[in-house]
Amino acid sequence: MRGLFITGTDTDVGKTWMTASIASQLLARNEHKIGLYKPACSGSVRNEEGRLYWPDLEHLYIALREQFPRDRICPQTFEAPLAPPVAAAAEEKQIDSELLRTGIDWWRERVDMLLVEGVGGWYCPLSEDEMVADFATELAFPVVIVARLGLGTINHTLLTLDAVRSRGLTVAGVILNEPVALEGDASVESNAEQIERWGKTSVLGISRHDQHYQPRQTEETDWFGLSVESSRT
Ligand SMILES: Nc1ncnc2c1ncn2[C@@H]1O[C@H](COP(=O)(O)OP(=O)(O)OP(=O)(O)O)[C@@H](O)[C@H]1O
Ligand SMILES: C[C@H](N)[C@@H](CCCCCC(=O)O)NC(=O)O
Ligand SMILES: [Mg+2]
Repeated sequence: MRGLFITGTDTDVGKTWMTASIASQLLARNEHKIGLYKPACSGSVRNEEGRLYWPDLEHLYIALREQFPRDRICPQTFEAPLAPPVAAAAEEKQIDSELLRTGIDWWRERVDMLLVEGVGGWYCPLSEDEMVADFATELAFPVVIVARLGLGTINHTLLTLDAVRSRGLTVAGVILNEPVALEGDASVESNAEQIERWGKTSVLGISRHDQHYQPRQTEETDWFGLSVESSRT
């Protein structure tokens, strides 16, 4: 099974938005079986009937055309909008470290490629004794960094690039996303060039607010080509 790990420069930068978009782009080609995985999800919302749901999980479930059970996409969900071990503690629970990993195993014989969305940013705590960075290092899939378009993103992206590379992982590239509509931010014109220059990486594409992802240099981004079969999984 090949894979990509989708991290972000922060929470709410659009990792789920982009993970769903990448899955849709791949599924539209009809060439490979695609799976999505989020090791833990925190922050539920109550619907009109009073039932809890997790917006990230719904988004990923729909991106996979409702073909896979929600609890395989994310086996561990918690109500509080906090880092997963903190959200779990609020329910007097702990993150199941083994399930973080066996949750990946379920996908192995079922799909050709798995997109794994992190939680929060690269150094977000994921369990009592590991951060997202530790989990991603064990998986050893190339890392896609989702960053906010706009002023401040150069610094946040370069910090994340350094932190990912310090684990010996390959950076597949950066996506600039606009989760909240920007107004009059002149930096958007130069964000990509500056990140490429200083970060020695590719900005694969840009997703403006409420618009489809636009690849930057090529007609399409070859997500399958960027993914690798991890030797460590
Ligand atoms: N390009 C976009 N256009 C419009 N809305 C967007 C865009 N990107 C993200 N959003 C919205 O912004 C919010 C945050 O995005 P998202 O949930 O993807 O962030 P995240 O990085 O996955 O956060 P988390 O750390 O909780 O996983 C969501 O409500 C999402 O629908
Ligand atoms: C509640 C958020 N939406 C997110 C957790 C973000 C934790 C960030 C912790 C931090 O870095 O300070 N949950 C999640 O991705 O499932
Ligand atoms: Mg998300």
